[in-house]
Amino acid sequence: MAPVLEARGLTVSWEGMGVLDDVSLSVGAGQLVCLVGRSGSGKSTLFHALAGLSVPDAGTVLLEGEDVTGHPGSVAYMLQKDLLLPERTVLDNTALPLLLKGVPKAEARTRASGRFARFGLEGSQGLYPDQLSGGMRQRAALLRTCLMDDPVVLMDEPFSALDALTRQDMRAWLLDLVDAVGLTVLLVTHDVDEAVALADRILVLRGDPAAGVPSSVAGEVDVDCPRADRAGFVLTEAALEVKRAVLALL
Ligand SMILES: Nc1ncnc2c1ncn2[C@@H]1O[C@H](COP(=O)(O)OP(=O)(O)OP(=O)(O)O)[C@@H](O)[C@H]1O
Repeated sequence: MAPVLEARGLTVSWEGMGVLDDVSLSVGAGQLVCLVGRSGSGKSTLFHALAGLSVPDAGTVLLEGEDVTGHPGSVAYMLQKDLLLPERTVLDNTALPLLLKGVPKAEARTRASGRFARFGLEGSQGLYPDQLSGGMRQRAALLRTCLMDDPVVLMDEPFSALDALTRQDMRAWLLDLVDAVGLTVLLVTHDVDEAVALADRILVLRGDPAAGVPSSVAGEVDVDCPRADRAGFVLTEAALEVKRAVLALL
């Protein structure tokens, strides 16, 4: 089966500094792939290129086989910060992408509201973002992203601002959602434990652009554990082996 998202030979530089060199990757339908790399290795730069927000020096981005290199708008992109608009209700924040697509307001609200329960947001429609917990804000931001109905969602460190317990809950919730909705996700984290807990496959980006070494994919590690068994998986010997393999590539 053709991958949903594919990058071939992406090379990106900022103001003459090589950040990515010949990066290729693919994400299959319904997969949750984690990208790990040290701080400054170019993870966000790669996401920008995948989302079409920058034009690479070389290489192509394919979405369901179609060349979308440098074309924003076809890949859903959820940033570290939730970017909810403080003066709008949670319902209107989540309905925003539908409004931007030209869906009438009442219909956009109904469609967004219909997904509130699935995203653990039931009852919060009329609240404002600053009345929500950190986890709820991230779920609202993800609901807004998912309402775009794009074939793949890029998530850049989505849980990094949350406390440890909320982060754990959010991971379990995300795994449920990916299973239930058949979401295809590429998620950046610099937390190897998070990648082991979430991913079907882990890609390791390695390099030090600031020191003159552009990053490339050092390797990938398959995580062979059904999502339903993930809660206990992180404590097993198999999970430790995955973690060791990833750390060896970093
Ligand atoms: N818009 C930009 N203009 C110039 N340089 C940039 C720009 N964005 C990123 N860089 C540089 O590119 C390199 C990679 O940065 P990037 O943010 O992609 O790394 P990262 O792996 O996402 O880091 P972190 O984990 O700390 O968020 C860094 O040296 C950074 O300073």
